[in-house]
Amino acid sequence: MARGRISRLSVRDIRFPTSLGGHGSDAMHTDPDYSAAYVILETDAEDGLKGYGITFTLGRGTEVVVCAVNALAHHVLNRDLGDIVGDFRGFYRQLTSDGQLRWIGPEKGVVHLATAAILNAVWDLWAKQEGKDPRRLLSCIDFRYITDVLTEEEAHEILQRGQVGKREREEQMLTEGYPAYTTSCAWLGYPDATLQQLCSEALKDGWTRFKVKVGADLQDDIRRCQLIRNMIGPEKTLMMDANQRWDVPEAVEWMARLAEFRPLWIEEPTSPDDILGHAAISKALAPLGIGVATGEQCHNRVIFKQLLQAKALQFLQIDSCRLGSINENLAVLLMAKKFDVPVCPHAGGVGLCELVQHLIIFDFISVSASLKDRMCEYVDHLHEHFKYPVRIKKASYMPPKDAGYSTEMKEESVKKHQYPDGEVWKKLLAAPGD
Ligand SMILES: C[C@H](O)[C@@H](O)CC(=O)C(=O)O
Ligand SMILES: [Mg+2]
Repeated sequence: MARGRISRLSVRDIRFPTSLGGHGSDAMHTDPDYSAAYVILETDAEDGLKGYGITFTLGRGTEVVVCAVNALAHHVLNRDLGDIVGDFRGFYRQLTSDGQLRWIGPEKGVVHLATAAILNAVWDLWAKQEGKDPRRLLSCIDFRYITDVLTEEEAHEILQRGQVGKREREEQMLTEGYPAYTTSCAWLGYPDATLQQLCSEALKDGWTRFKVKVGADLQDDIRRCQLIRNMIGPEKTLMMDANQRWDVPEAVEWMARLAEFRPLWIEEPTSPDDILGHAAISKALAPLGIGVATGEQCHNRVIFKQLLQAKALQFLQIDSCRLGSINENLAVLLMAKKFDVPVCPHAGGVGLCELVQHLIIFDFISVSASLKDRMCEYVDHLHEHFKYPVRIKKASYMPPKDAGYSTEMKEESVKKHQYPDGEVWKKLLAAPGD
């Protein structure tokens, strides 16, 4: 039974200066400072539990998301947690359909990121109080705009079928974990020597799947892909990520040149809004054995629906902070199952690995029941700032055992990285040249 009235919502602007080391860089985001709008919910319940939620940003603009969270706060404050989760679908719709705020969305952009941060905090709080209960999950999904491909009844049938063999899959996760791939060796801003060093360390640590950033300069890409393929050998899996850099014909031509390095997928080859463009690229690259992956900048379940309908992607990348939290991600997992498209979540950012591990392990246990062509992204940055960091063993995510959504940061880290008056930023902003 969920307890307490939401008595306080606070939101902080937390930034980590990752751009100083080129961490997280790609062909479009050359200097990201991994950041988050960090929401904390408190209740008047005696248990003293708090809910922590984040949404991921790249530095500048986090203050805009913080504003949007504050603009949504009146929907949450003074609400009873029991009432919220008792009609979670209604609450989701209340947030996403605010009669004034939806004009600056709807269900996309800053206002949707803010929704994700708030709802992630609600899920964290609820899970800490009650543990996870898949039976109630369907009632959290807003099926509006997707019933033409997935009705509530069909979703129910999928979850029912997911009950078969569930215990064995739980056991499998507890012993083996969920397979992961690493992006941390080959950010675009890393010099070749760094790429080589990180790649050889990753190989020693047992990684078998690697992603490399591409898209800014073809000759550069050929050199870096050659380098990484030579290091990992012919058998290991390589993925490429262009972060929306190309036009459609350019994507096809560029990938034809990189095909010799046998990438499993090209990720975000073009604008994330270009559904038919993704379909055209998928069709053109299929004979080369290259799939298209996308999702980290997909606004909402409607875009995912159309990508699936148009056969525009072969690997679907959910994101724990861009969609409207677990509520909307559940809808997407269920649609992916219906279309038989493997889900390989996006996790390149601060805290994304912590959150998305819950979703993908749930997907395996209760929805997809398969590991075929599936893996979850891992980046080796900033986990030390979280109270319940991910655990990776033999290149796999080991299931989190603490209650909640693993969203809570260490208070010390929050204080130091709060923008602009945390210790780290005070020093950086005072440095000459700033
Ligand atoms: C700016 C981010 O680091 C982005 O490059 C992450 C990404 O595309 C991924 O992890 O995939
Ligand atoms: Mg990506």
